[in-house]
Amino acid sequence: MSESKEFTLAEVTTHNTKKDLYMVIHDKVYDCSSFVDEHPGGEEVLLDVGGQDGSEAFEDVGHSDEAREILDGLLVGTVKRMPGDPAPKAQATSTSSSSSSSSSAGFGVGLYAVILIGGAIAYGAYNYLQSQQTSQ
Ligand code: HEM
Repeated sequence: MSESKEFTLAEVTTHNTKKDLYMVIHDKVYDCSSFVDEHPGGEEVLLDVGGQDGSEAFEDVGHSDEAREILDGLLVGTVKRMPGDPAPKAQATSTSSSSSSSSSAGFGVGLYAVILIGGAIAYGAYNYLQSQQTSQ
């Protein structure tokens, strides 16, 4: 079994039965067929993410280092991303949530700053013009 083999997501999707069960975790492809019966968390959860990206499900459980070692032994290849494929799950959630929240926060603060500074300048200019007029 070599890690150099590349699978498209479409290929991985076809391995979704108990006897032929692939799973994508962090862009690597694992053949879990031999492990389904041994999984301490039960076969159901593995079958649920069979042929799909199980990164989130795997990480949510907080698997031990031992579990990660078992995972290493099941490695069969890496994911070959094709144009139009969804982005890797774990990264997609972290980058999209952080970038969208930070950019919207940045925009909000920037907008307030522009309004406040613009208002202050307008107020100053108005006062200045008023004082010019009264002094003439
Ligand atoms: C091939 C991938 C996986 C491997 C090698 C694996 C391995 C393990 C191992 C060794 C344990 C025992 C506890 C530990 O050492 O952390 C465990 C527990 C567990 N796993 Fe997985 N797991 C995999 C995928 C998943 C997925 C996708 C789920 C989906 C939710 C899942 C859910 C669970 C749950 C709920 C437990 C806790 C069981 C309990 O404590 O009663 N596992 N897994």
